[in-house]
Amino acid sequence: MRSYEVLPVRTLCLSPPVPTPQMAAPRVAVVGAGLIGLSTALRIAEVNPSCCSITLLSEQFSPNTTSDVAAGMLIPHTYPGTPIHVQKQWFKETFTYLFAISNSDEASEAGIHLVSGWQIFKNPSEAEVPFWSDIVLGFRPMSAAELQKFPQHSHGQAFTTLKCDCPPYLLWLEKRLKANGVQIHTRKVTDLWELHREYDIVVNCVGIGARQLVGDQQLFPIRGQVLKVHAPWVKNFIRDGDGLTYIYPGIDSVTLGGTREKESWCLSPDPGTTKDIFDRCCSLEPSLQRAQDIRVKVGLRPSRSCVRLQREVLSQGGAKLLVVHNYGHGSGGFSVHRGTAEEAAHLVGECIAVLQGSSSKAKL
Ligand SMILES: Cc1cc2nc3c(=O)[nH]c(=O)nc-3n(C[C@H](O)[C@H](O)[C@H](O)COP(=O)(O)OP(=O)(O)OC[C@H]3O[C@@H](n4cnc5c(N)ncnc54)[C@H](O)[C@@H]3O)c2cc1C
Ligand SMILES: O=C([O-])CC(=O)C(=O)O
Repeated sequence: MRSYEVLPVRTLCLSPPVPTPQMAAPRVAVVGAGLIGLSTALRIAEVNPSCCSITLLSEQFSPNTTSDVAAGMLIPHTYPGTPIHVQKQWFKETFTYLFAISNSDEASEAGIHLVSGWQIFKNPSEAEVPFWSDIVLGFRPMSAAELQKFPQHSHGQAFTTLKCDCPPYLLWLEKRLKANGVQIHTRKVTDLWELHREYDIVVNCVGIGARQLVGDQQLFPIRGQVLKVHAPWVKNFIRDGDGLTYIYPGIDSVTLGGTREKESWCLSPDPGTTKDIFDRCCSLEPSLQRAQDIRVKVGLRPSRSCVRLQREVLSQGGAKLLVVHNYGHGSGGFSVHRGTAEEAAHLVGECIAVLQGSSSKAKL
């Protein structure tokens, strides 16, 4: 019989663990090659250089993940089960990291760019100043002249944020992993325990796959359908504050959204929904009537009241497997991924320290 021991999440910063001479470098498997698995594996490799070997295992890779479907905008969603100061820290770390990439010669390959625009509201009570207003650039109430563009809306917020063009960013992360010596293999994991002979630490980043892989009933899909269109004249983002309708210009295409269907597992595009999204977006930006090359994408947001960022020990017949979970980013994975990768990498550092402790005890 397997037992599970959940350890409290700690945000304590550890310096990189140094392997003792007696101990072989711990073998770390990161499962999942969406945004969260790739960014977590990269952060582990950066924080723990040469003190562990890292392998990324995944059933699917870009362009076949939920992360490929996303709009990739850095506008946080709120996780009700996580303190706001923690969410703010995750967003700040992510914004700072991507802002530096956007200012480097890697920006176009990584698909990261600044974009300015408006979040608009019909009801003034919805237009509260959000917790992330001092992290994005130049946040301010919209002027009356700007609001003339949106006759159905009475209030709005103007700001500049970052956008990831998702497939290029995922490929860029994959390239960085290979450059850092991370092994990458295609593999579906049916039970984390199956990895216990090959790996010492497993990092679970399987997104909505965690419902099946670890039986997490708190995790549920929120289906999202979006259109990717060619409309290079659209330069500003527009987001209806209700979160349903948005227009997000990227480097090669504009993402038009969207839908939020709780507990729907359907990955097929719905033609009626495509028309509805297109009409809603055209009512905010009439020039989209001339958009071309419309492609429809569907993804399942891995939703939970809070991201599961936690250590766990699996044990069976005296053998143990250390696990770090990092999944459940819902609608906001792009906005917080670097911050949660940072925290997961610290948890992996703690696991390495535990292994070193038990290895030196075994010597005594
Ligand atoms: C329409 C839409 C728009 C979005 N827009 C934004 C946005 O603008 N901004 C934002 O911040 N967020 C946005 N999101 C949310 C964001 O996409 C998610 O939070 C994020 O992509 C989750 O990443 P993930 O790596 O956890 O999951 P995924 O991308 O689903 O990756 C999971 C990985 O795990 C692998 N896997 C699963 N099960 C197993 C298994 N048993 N064994 C091996 N491998 C397995 C999969 O093959 C995959 O590689 C949007 C989402 C959708 C659907
Ligand atoms: O809400 C947005 O602006 C985009 C997004 O994150 C999603 O559709 O999940």
